[in-house]
Amino acid sequence: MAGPTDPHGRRPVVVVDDLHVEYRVLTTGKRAGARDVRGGLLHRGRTTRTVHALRGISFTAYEGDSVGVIGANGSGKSTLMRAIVGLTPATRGSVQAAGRPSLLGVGAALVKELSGSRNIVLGGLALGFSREEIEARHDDIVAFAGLEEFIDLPMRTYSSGMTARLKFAIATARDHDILIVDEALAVGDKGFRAKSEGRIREIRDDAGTVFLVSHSMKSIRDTCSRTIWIERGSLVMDGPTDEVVTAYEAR
Ligand SMILES: Nc1ncnc2c1ncn2[C@@H]1O[C@H](COP(=O)(O)OP(=O)(O)OP(=O)(O)O)[C@@H](O)[C@H]1O
Repeated sequence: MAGPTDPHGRRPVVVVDDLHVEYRVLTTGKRAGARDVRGGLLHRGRTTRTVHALRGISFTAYEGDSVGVIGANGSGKSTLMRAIVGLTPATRGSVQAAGRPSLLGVGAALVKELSGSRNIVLGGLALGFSREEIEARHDDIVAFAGLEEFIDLPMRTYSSGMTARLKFAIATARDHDILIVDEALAVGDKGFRAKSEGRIREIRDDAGTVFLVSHSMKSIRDTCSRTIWIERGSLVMDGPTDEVVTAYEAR
């Protein structure tokens, strides 16, 4: 990680330097088959292709930053977030983070057949809480999710918005140094969206650093002080949210 602070006294928490990510994908189908035959490969109908998802991204995020991440479908936003968390390896370049970035989500730990309450315990354990810590936070999580009447029902009876609210409430019950929220706000209704944006601001004000990936320019404007715009794996713009979103909307 770079020195303790930059010349303005801000502490860098995520440094992304010339980051490249390539995926190797197995393609199938007629066209792939034809290429294979010409190429003389044994696996007829299958060939590999390389998708260059990130092409040399560089930026530094500081303590207390809330960074919006915008760009068209497939531009590389989720890949960048997964690389920051360490789930996707860099093909070239590097990502350094002070602290452990968390990708918002406890989805994998939850079980649909169990009640909301039981899932709070499972999600809490997955986040590293002890049973006592979960017990102490249980009622706040239920209240934040607005699921008081439904918390003893199996999660499979919840609407997608109710499930998303519960996941968000569980995941943000823990303090995060670096929190990455990838489109989680898109599923909730208007009231919940405002509430969750408020919680993101609280985390940021607590000197945490938040990345918010969203196609909602309203969420980005309401939540983020700074925004980076990615297109086809390259950084188009990085600056104050208002400037970047205005340019993005005029593209
Ligand atoms: N696991 C994967 N294997 C192969 N290719 C992938 C994989 N994940 C993403 N890609 C490709 O990498 C590129 C960037 O995808 P990514 O999901 O990062 O975009 P995104 O900006 O998050 O898109 P969206 O706004 O639609 O969520 C796309 O071309 C996509 O097809």
